[in-house]
Amino acid sequence: MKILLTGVNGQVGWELRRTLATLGEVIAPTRAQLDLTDVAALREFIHTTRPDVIVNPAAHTAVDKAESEPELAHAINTVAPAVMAEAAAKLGAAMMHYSTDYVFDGSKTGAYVEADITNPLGVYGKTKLAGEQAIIASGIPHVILRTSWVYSLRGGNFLLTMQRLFRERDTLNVVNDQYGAPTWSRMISEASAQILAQRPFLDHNGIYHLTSAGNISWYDFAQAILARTELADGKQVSINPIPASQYPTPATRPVNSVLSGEKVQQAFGIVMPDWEVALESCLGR
Ligand SMILES: NC(=O)C1=CN([C@@H]2O[C@H](COP(=O)(O)OP(=O)(O)OC[C@H]3O[C@@H](n4cnc5c(N)ncnc54)[C@H](OP(=O)(O)O)[C@@H]3O)[C@@H](O)[C@H]2O)C=CC1
Ligand SMILES: Cc1cn([C@H]2C[C@H](O)[C@@H](COP(=O)(O)OP(=O)(O)O[C@H]3O[C@@H](C)C(=O)[C@@H](O)[C@H]3O)O2)c(=O)[nH]c1=O
Repeated sequence: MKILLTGVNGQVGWELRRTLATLGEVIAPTRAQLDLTDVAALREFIHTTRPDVIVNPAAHTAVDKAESEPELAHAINTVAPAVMAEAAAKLGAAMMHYSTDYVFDGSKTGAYVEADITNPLGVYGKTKLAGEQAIIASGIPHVILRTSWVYSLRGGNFLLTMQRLFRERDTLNVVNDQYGAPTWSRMISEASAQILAQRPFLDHNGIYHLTSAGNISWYDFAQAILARTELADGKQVSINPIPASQYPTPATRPVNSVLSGEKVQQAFGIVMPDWEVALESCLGR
């Protein structure tokens, strides 16, 4: 299998480069080698490399920044996957794509299933949803994995932001009324490889939710990180729970973005670990 992998320097792409290597040849251009906003270059790259599967974790993931640069978010999150799907259709190739819990508005009580109505609150979620829709509309064989609250020991994410703030400050305020499931990028990449290895995985065309099991608030996540972070000279940090209304941000986040993992378990036999078990593994404990 020949795989074209995007976003190789991102949290998920970095892990995918290793896990997908067991499945065949992986071609993984960096942004410097292939800028996804250059539609002509993207088409040409796909046409020349002729992959069997395009795996696309690349995205504009800066949720607040997206509010002030909607055209760029649209180009990366909507147009690029649409162009990939169109080019894949010409080659008879398939696509594995990644999306987000932020396609939902958070008003549901309980975990979201794949068939639930979407209603993104911000530019990031809207452009990601449009990316999903473009892939589905293209008619190519596809698996779209919606995940949430991704962290790892590289890149930009809540875990590393908290660890930096623990070193810089004595007190932090963290939102305690938005719930979701923190998910380690390595778990996403391993599940992705497991899905791709199941031939023909495209018998199960569609959208799947893929997150850690369990759910917590950002405040709970911050406390869990603090409990597992060693600070110099026994430094003490205290975290105050606050409502989101006291932490104004350009983009509104959903209050509930917990995703049910039942469908991905039924289709592919994937059971994701509890968020706390995964956090322990990520931090090497
Ligand atoms: N992060 C999260 O909390 C969540 C992420 N997701 C989804 O999961 C997927 C993976 O996310 P994650 O790994 O965290 O994302 P990252 O932000 O860590 O990585 C995104 C990657 O996309 C690349 N990229 C961005 N713009 C371009 C461009 N114009 N041309 C080429 N490459 C580009 C970046 O390149 P460079 O390294 O050069 O910047 C980076 O490698 C995304 O689809 C995201 O929407 C879903 C839920 C939660
Ligand atoms: C840094 C910080 C954030 N927060 C709040 C703001 C927000 O409500 C919440 C999370 O903030 P962040 O900006 O780190 O995370 P955010 O950018 O919202 O993360 C999202 O990224 C995209 C890509 C996704 O797809 C989502 O699943 C989700 O992971 O924590 C605090 O309350 N205190 C703080 O000190």
